[in-house]
Amino acid sequence: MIRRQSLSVLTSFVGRRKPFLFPACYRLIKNRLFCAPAPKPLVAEAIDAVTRLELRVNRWPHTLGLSYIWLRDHCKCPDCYDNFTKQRKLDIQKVPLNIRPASTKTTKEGLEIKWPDGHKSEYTYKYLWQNTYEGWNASYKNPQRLWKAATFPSPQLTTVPLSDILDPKKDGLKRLISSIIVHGLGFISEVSPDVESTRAAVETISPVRTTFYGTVWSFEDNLERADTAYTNIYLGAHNDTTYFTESSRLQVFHCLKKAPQGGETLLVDGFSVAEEFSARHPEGYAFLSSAAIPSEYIGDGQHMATLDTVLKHNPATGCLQQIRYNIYDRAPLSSIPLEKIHEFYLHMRNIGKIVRNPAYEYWLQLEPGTVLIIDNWRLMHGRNAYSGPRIMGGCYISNDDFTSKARVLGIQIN
Ligand SMILES: C[N+](C)(C)CCCC[C@H](N)C(=O)O
Ligand SMILES: O=C(O)CCC(=O)C(=O)O
Ligand SMILES: [Fe+2]
Repeated sequence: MIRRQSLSVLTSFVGRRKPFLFPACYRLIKNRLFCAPAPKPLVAEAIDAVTRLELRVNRWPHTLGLSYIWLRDHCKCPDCYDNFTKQRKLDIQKVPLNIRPASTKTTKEGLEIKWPDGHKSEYTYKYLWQNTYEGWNASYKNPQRLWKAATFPSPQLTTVPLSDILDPKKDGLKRLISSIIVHGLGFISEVSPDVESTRAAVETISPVRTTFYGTVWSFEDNLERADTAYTNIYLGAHNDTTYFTESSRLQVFHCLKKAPQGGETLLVDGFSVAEEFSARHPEGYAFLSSAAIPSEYIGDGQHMATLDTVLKHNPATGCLQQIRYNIYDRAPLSSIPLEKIHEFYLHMRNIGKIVRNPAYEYWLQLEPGTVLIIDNWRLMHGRNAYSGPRIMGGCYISNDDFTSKARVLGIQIN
């Protein structure tokens, strides 16, 4: 009873968010072409609007409303913030909820506030714009370019030679990470086809994620693990490690030995699939965004299991953040009540039809020497059946390690 209630509450919550923010994100991508602001002399004005401060800066597209308690909380003086550890020191219990400034001033550098107890705070305009909900959302540009088979990005956009990553004068790593963010994948060329060279190339991004598969793994048709990856059969497009509470963010493949026949790699842009699914089956999109389904891995002394939705969204922006589509690793369906079972199968079949539509399937043969890195939260992968010996190497990287590296390099990531 409780379960059923919570499911319907979630479904209606998602239903209210229609059209699932895809259209909004697209407008933002397009807007990028039109909003290169010409630098003007800075003019700023702050108006005390009783419940908040209205800050107008002529370079901004609109006035920014600032809450007084937010401003007090974000004071960056050494008493309130440790600039070395980048951690907060101010105890918000000591700030009255209805605090208001004694005086405010706009200068060339930024906003200055004097509080009733004599405390002074200063903020740059850029900081205020970038760190408030209204400012951040107004300037957020979704960097992703979704693709289908016909628009798969060219190797010039996605391939970076290892020598460009290792040479500090070239911005190889930045290009590689940008490609993974924009297209969902990137290639590193000039890597020797062995496990240790693969590790060294990938570790230019971050340490690899250790799982029960090991750190850097290689697999072939020998059932060394209880998983069909370790056979030579066809594997349809899927996301990996849906049975982990946090699926691995990046998945690396390096073909160490090519099969004499077959074994081609399949890639599908899961966000393109989700876009079409949302347009054709909005109720299915809402269902798979709210109904959690269980996944598992049993074998090799493990019983990994977790429960989560197929489509996951950024909790603040509502934009699609992750697709978890793996029909092989679904556990017994104990999380869906009887009256929703039919709907579940209907929606899974409908999204599955788009996943299998050849218009979305890009097939390629991986070659020894070129490492493929995919964003496993966005792209699905699969492989063709093969015969003869074949060895595939690779590893996983966690979301935190990948996104941290992107931020350190100054690359915008959600
Ligand atoms: C990549 N490696 C061969 C180590 C493991 C493959 C795991 C495949 C599993 N069914 C999943 O989707 O997670
Ligand atoms: O054999 C392949 O190319 C990929 C198999 C697979 O899906 C995996 O290892 O995750
Ligand atoms: Fe896989």
